[in-house]
Amino acid sequence: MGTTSLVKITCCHHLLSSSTTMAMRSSFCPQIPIHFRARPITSSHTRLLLSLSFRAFASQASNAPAKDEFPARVGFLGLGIMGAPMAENLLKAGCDVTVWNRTKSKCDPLINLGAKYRSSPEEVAAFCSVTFAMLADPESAVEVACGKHGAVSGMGSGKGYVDVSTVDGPTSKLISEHFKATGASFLEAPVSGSKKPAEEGQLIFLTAGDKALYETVSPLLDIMGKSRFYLGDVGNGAAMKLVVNMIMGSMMASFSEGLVLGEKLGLDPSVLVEVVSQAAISAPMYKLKGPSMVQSLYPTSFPLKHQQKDLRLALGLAESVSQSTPIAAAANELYKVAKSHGLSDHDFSAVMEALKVKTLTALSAEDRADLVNALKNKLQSLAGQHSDILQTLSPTVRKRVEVLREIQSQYDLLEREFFEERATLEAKYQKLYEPLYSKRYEIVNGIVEVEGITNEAAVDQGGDTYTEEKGVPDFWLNAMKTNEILAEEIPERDEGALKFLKDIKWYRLEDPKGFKLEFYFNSNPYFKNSVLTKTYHVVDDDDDPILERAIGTQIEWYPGKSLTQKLLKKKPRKGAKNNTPITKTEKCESFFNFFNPPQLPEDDDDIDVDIVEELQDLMEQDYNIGTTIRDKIIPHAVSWFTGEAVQGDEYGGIDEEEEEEDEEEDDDDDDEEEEEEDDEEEEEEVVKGRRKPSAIPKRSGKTQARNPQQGENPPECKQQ
Ligand SMILES: NC(=O)C1=CN([C@@H]2O[C@H](COP(=O)(O)OP(=O)(O)OC[C@H]3O[C@@H](n4cnc5c(N)ncnc54)[C@H](OP(=O)(O)O)[C@@H]3O)[C@@H](O)[C@H]2O)C=CC1
Ligand SMILES: O=CC(=O)O
Repeated sequence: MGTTSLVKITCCHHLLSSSTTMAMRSSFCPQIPIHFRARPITSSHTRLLLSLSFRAFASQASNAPAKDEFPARVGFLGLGIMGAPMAENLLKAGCDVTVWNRTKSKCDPLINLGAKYRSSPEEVAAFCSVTFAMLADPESAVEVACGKHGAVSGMGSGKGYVDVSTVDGPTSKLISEHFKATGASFLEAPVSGSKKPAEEGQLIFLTAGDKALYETVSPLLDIMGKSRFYLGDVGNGAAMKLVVNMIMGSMMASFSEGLVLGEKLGLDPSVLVEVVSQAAISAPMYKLKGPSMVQSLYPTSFPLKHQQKDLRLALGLAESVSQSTPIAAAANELYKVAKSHGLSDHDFSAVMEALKVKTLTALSAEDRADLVNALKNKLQSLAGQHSDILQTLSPTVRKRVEVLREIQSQYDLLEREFFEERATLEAKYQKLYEPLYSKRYEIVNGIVEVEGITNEAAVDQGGDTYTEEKGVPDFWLNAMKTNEILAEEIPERDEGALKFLKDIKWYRLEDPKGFKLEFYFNSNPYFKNSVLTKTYHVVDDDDDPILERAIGTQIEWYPGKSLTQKLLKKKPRKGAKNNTPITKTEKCESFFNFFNPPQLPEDDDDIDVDIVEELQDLMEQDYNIGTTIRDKIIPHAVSWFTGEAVQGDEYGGIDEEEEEEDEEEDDDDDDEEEEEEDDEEEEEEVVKGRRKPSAIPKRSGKTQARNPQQGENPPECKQQ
């Protein structure tokens, strides 16, 4: 891994010892240029000092104001704990900063300081030459970069995007590809250092990606940070950050364990913090966080949920190279327990609280028995309505049933543990699949060529020459069409647009629970979005999820290109004064309706019970499509593409009886529609679809009784 770094040293305080500097030099780069700076950036006065000192070391040693060295307009997306002070420092240094944040109110303090505002990442990126993003996690980083009105839509050649969020390498690479496809440059630059270093311009940037962009934004990184490392290819910065934070997460968990144990042993916790701070194991973090931890105070600098996210991503990274990291894995569990106790938004030092609560696995046999009894009592009180059944039983049979219920309670406890372990295992394997999905993506889209393909390979044995095609054309379209559930959803007229589909991914969501599908498209003549997403929120994500809500991306169709609506021209009646044809649009069948899912109205008290039932059916069917894509298409895409998956698939098909029923329904629909057309003398102008559209998306086959791969039941609807 080729690494270079620029280490900037503050000469007033936070001074690096010369031995530290030497160590950094030798481990990262033999020829490190060192930039000195007067002070951390806290005021416009000190800013002037910085500008002067920076200029003094600029290679051209020009007297031009340092501002001239900044990219013309700087965008900043994401103004949370870190983003806000980082953007503020840029502003105070005299940069022309334009901000955006999902929660708009967080932009106000910066606007008051002179920042400009744009209402979407796309607009910020279009307006600025360089755009920074500081977002919570991989999902939000992708959303803001590539989602609806994402930054990528405002990008183009000559522009740069610098993602300073902490994400994993594959996410960073994906975002990078999107930007590079527009001709823009991309740099990943996660930071080490928390809220205070962000406020004081003392962050450490771990950058990787486009070297020229790195040079361009270096003056900006120097405003926000005290040092920067250039680590080569995209992914290296993310890896460095995750390794550092994996160490930090374990250190904090271990420190917490020491404090809790010390207290149980009757040691004065403040003295313990002091001893640790003076000992060889000292780290600034212990001195900084220890005093408030002993008072059980956790003012948030680095949210616990982000630390757990970093551990999770680091464990994935370790898995991808088969490296065992048992300490980090144990620490991760502790952070998960802390999260489950509502500590997500507290500082990560609140992980100590997880050691003070009893977890299921930590329960003694006696406690476990108490818990079983408590559950049994709960079950009995809930089962009040069934007590009449018990009353009908003879005392001996009732006694046996009670024992059976007790056994059931024990089973339920174990089952809960099973769900927890399964979720962990699933996350582990998702990470292991990730590099394989990336390889698949690269081959399908012609980004890399497989070994053994030469120009000669384009000529078959009969001497026929094939036209050179990139990757595997129509891969996802054909994979989906081979699955009978999905084939029903894809009329011919959708195929043109679905040919532009280049990848499908899914993520499990934790809060709220559920999952999210992401459909990545090449730029195409149908719609503007490069990513369409579908999110399902469920109430209980174990084996019996209750679907609460489905949310889809709003598709930005180019004029006249919508596949979900048809344009109808109605001839005026004979003899009518005005003979201009009346045009109207009507909803029609399309796979893209999947992104506009059925919703149950908030207040359905006054709604006809049949309509509610129909909506529930539609929601179930919609969820069934979502889980088919998640559980079948994404993991086994090539088997669906080749058709092999069809033979082994006991769930994808519609049985004959159902098919017959459907055909009958179709016939009925056709008749009705013909009648309607005659009455209204309508002419279908645009749609040349395979099937006639209907106002409500037509259902295909019956909703699956069981979710195919994971043995998961389809969700009940909320109102059931
Ligand atoms: N805090 C720290 O000490 C450090 C944090 N980091 C990393 O930096 C990143 C940001 O951390 P921090 O500032 O603390 O986090 P915060 O939780 O304070 O801020 C997160 C930001 O992401 C935005 N966001 C979240 N979800 C979405 C979404 N779906 N769409 C659009 N915007 C979204 C939030 O917007 P909104 O305001 O609307 O919620 C907010 O601007 C994380 O990756 C973290 O791991 C790195 C070093 C230190
Ligand atoms: O990511 C957190 C930090 O302090 O660095």
